[in-house]
This record gives sequence, C-alpha cells and structure tokens, in this order.
Amino acid sequence: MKSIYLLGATGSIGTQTLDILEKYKDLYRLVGVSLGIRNPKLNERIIEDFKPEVVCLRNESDLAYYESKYKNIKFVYGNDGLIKIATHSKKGLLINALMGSVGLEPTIAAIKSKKSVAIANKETLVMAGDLIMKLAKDYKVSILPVDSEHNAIFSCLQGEKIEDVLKITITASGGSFRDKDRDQLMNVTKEEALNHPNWKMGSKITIDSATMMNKGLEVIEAHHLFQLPYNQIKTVLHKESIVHGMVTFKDQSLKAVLGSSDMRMPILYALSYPNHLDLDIKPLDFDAIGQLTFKPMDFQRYPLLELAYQVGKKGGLYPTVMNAANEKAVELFLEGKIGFLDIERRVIEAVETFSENKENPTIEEILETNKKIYERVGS
Ligand SMILES: NC(=O)C1=CN([C@@H]2O[C@H](COP(=O)(O)OP(=O)(O)OC[C@H]3O[C@@H](n4cnc5c(N)ncnc54)[C@H](OP(=O)(O)O)[C@@H]3O)[C@@H](O)[C@H]2O)C=CC1
Ligand SMILES: CC(=O)[C@@H](O)[C@H](O)COP(=O)(O)O
Ligand SMILES: [Mn+2]
Repeated sequence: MKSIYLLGATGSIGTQTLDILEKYKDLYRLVGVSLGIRNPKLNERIIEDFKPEVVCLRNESDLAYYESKYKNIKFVYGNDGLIKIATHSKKGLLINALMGSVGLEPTIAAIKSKKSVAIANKETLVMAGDLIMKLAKDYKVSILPVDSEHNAIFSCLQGEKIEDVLKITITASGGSFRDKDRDQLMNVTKEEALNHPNWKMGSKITIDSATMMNKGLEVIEAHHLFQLPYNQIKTVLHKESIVHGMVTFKDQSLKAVLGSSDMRMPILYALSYPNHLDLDIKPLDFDAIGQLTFKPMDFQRYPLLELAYQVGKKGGLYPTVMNAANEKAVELFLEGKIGFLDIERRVIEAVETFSENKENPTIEEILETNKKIYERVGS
C-alpha cells in the first residue's frame, strides 16, 4: 500500500483524485489530507470515507468541532497545517492540488521530508521551478506532472533521451472566449469567462485559460519539468482538447498522448507511474470525432502568453511577479471588482514596472516578492 497525502482535496483536481483513491483503495491509503472551506459536508464525507491519520483544516475556528467529532484523527490548520501534512512521518507521495502560490511551501517541505510530489499546482513550478527541481534531485525524489499536457509529454518521454528531443508542443483549447476578437472582450462577464468549452475546472484556472495565462504558466512549468530551453517549447491551438501533449524528436518522428478531456487519466498515471491501470472513462471514438484541428497560436490575441515566454527567459523573480499579479488580478475579477481585460493590463503593468530582479533568488526572496506584488496589484 502506498501512502498518499493530498493537499486541496475539495477542489476540482482534489475530488477527482479522491475518485481514483476510492477505486484503488487496495493500492493507495490516504494518510493525510487538506480540506476546504466551501463545502463542510464534503469535508466530513472525505474524513468518514478515507479515515486519514492527519487532516488540515483551513481555519483554526473549526478545530474544536472536528476534534470533538473525530477523536482518533489528528487535526491541524492553516498554512502551517499544510506543512505538517507534507512532513508527516510516513513516507509516501504528496499530491499537490492546491490553487495558487500557497502550494509552494508545502511542496518544498514534502521534498525535504523525502516524499515524491505529484504536482497539479503549476504556480509552484512557475515561482520556484529551479529550486524545486534541484531540491528534488538532491533529496532523490520525483516530481510527477499532473497537468494534462505535461503528463502527456512525460508519458511520451518514457524510454527516450531528452537530448533527442527537437521540441515539445503543448495544446491549448483557446478557453471560453476563443471565438471572440479582442474588441469583443470589453464587457464579457464572469459567468461567460467561467464557461470553459472542454474542461470542468476550478475558477482560477478557468479564467487563466480564457486569458491564455494558463498556457503561459504551462510553458514555464514545462521548462522546469523537462529541463528544456524556451525555444524548444511550443504551443498550438487545438479546440478539441483531445491531443494533450506532443514530443517531436530530432528525426521528425512525433509521439503524442490523446484522450478524453478527463483529468482522472493524468491523475491516475501520476499515481501509478510507470504503470497504466484500468480507468472507467469515455474512450475516444474516432468515428464520432471525425477530425482534429490545429491552428497557430496568435500572440497578439493572447499577449499574456507572449509575456510568459519573456518572463520565463528573464528568470529570477520575474515569473513570481507575473504569477502573483495574475493571482490577485484573477481574484479581483472573480469578485467583480475589475473587468476581464483589466487582468492582463494589471499583469503586464506589474511585470513592466518591476525593477528589483535577482538571479537565483532564495525561497525567502520569492515569497517576499510574491506577497509584495500580490498586495500591490490589489491596492
Ligand atoms: N482543475 C483542473 O482540471 C486542473 C487544475 N490544474 C491546477 O491544479 C491546481 C488546483 O486546481 P483546481 O483543482 O482547479 O482548483 P480548485 O479551486 O477547484 O481547488 C483548489 C483547492 O485548494 C484549496 N485551497 C485554495 N486556497 C487554499 C489555501 N490558501 N489554503 C488551503 N487550501 C486552499 C481549495 O479549498 P476550498 O475548497 O476551500 O476552496 C481546494 O481544495 C491549480 O494550480 C490548477 O492550475 C492543472 C490542470 C488541470
Ligand atoms: C486540463 C488541463 O490541463 C488544463 O490546464 C487545461 O490545459 C485547460 O485548458 P486550456 O487549454 O484551455 O488552457
Ligand atoms: Mn493544462
């Protein structure tokens, strides 16, 4: 039995991970889990179904209730609680399904306590990919991609040498506004933005998909995961989200992973790697699909993707600045405080006005910059 620690269990990736853990209860034991604030009933269902040893609550104020109801379980809370889950004494795999920059510190803590990490939380790699990949090497643990495109590319790379790769290609659905021109984006609503054509995901990533920031974050994520320079990382518009990721080798042969738009597939592969286990999801039916389409990425339409390449190449604290500005701007948009196009305006402005870059920043410098930019963009 493999011990599993799951952060962000109540979210989109979290609940789909729980589906997998439920199906494979004979292989995986949920030892530690972090819960949410949105759905108390779901929290209790998770505790009762999986009976974990240690549970992290988001708020201290809930501690007394849970401790009196579930006497055999250890409860912790807040950001320190996430670290306690990540450093729990039993070995195992940590699945990071948290949303946003809060995922960084628990990831580092897990690696330092010799746990491999299956990472959905791309923001962590964007902010501190160099440090995370180095730490993982030093502590001899694996970083397993959960993000669908990276999981697909990871799968294509099995048995291959990275020196033989010409380029990798990340597909992009185009998001909820893919059929709109820029001048039609002025008055779009939050509800429209949250209506992703192919995937049912958390709010923040759905907005990132609509602005194409998601692809930008994914390009930086891929740079770190696969240790490839940015000129070998390409994106292409593929509205069907059936081809998830591709690897082109030097002899122009190309491998790709295709599948339904269902995150349980990459989640399971990250858990079961190097094996592929049974999964009851919609199979691809090529007779019904008919055709797959690909269109070149339009960087003028999606300036945040171009910004991400620039920021990734500059390195240092720039990716943290872009990520923090985006995190705050998306939050403001979801609260109805700014318009859709203001998201990219705020992100671009934060990056353009940033003048305190440092090469090879420490975790403390990354966290400090993250906080500073997040606050600045919110003011
Ligand atoms: N959803 C998807 O299909 C995909 C997601 N990803 C990435 O995976 C990550 C998770 O995405 P997704 O599942 O969609 O997000 P959700 O918003 O659905 O879930 C996020 C989870 O993190 C918890 N959480 C958020 N903030 C905090 C905090 N400050 N402290 C503790 N817990 C917190 C949430 O709790 P609560 O319930 O209280 O909100 C929830 O459990 C993101 O980085 C995203 O980019 C990558 C590929 C696909
Ligand atoms: C499912 C997944 O991995 C998401 O990150 C996905 O990529 C979002 O779709 P977009 O291609 O629209 O960004
Ligand atoms: Mn993705």
